[in-house]
Amino acid sequence: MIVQEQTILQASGNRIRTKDRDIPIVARIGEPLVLVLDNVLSGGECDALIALAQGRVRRARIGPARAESEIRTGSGVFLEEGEDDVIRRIEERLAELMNVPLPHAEPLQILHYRAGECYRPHVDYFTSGNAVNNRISTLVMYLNDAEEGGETWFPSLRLAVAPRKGSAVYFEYFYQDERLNELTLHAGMPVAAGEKWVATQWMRRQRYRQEELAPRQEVREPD
Ligand SMILES: O=C(O)CCC(=O)C(=O)O
Ligand SMILES: [Fe+2]
Repeated sequence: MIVQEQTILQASGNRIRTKDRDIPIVARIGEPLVLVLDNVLSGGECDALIALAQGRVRRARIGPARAESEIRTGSGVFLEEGEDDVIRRIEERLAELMNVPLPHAEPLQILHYRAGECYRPHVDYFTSGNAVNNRISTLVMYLNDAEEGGETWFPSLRLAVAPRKGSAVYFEYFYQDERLNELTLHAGMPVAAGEKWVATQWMRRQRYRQEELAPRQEVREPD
């Protein structure tokens, strides 16, 4: 008998209802669980996130040396946790949607890709042996309609998700079977025309946010 592994997000119907939003499931892969979701953010929320990040995004730097990397050629910024009312409301919705307590959430990351920029194939979890409190799930939200290109591409699953404002792709990699986790390999394809903005929410296995505001370690890029 083939037994499916437990998933973090239990989505049985065609939509997920959070306290403040009705989120249709547009497409699904069962194992590893991958969901394409509509209507995760309103148009106004997408615009607000871009406005918050604009002027703060920095060229991607990856790894301990913080070298400019060819792995990701776009720019990014981590927003402050609960930075304003819009962020706080979005963060609460995402924790409910992803079925993980809010204190396990990393700060929201905003990425900006210009034409020609991309994010090469990678997994979002840390693969170094001593990865404590690793990442367990990801939600990539599209903040604008990229004119051409810029799909999120899962080569092992042969799945491409086109960026559409307000929609998102969810995936998780908390499986016993390491091969299932590895299948979540993904890339941001080069933007062919126009630009692309995304917000990424990563969840951790355990609490990540401090209870009170204390200096925190810088968030690391995946290995
Ligand atoms: O830009 C994309 O489509 C993917 C982004 C991504 O992989 C990430 O933020 O980890
Ligand atoms: Fe990623």
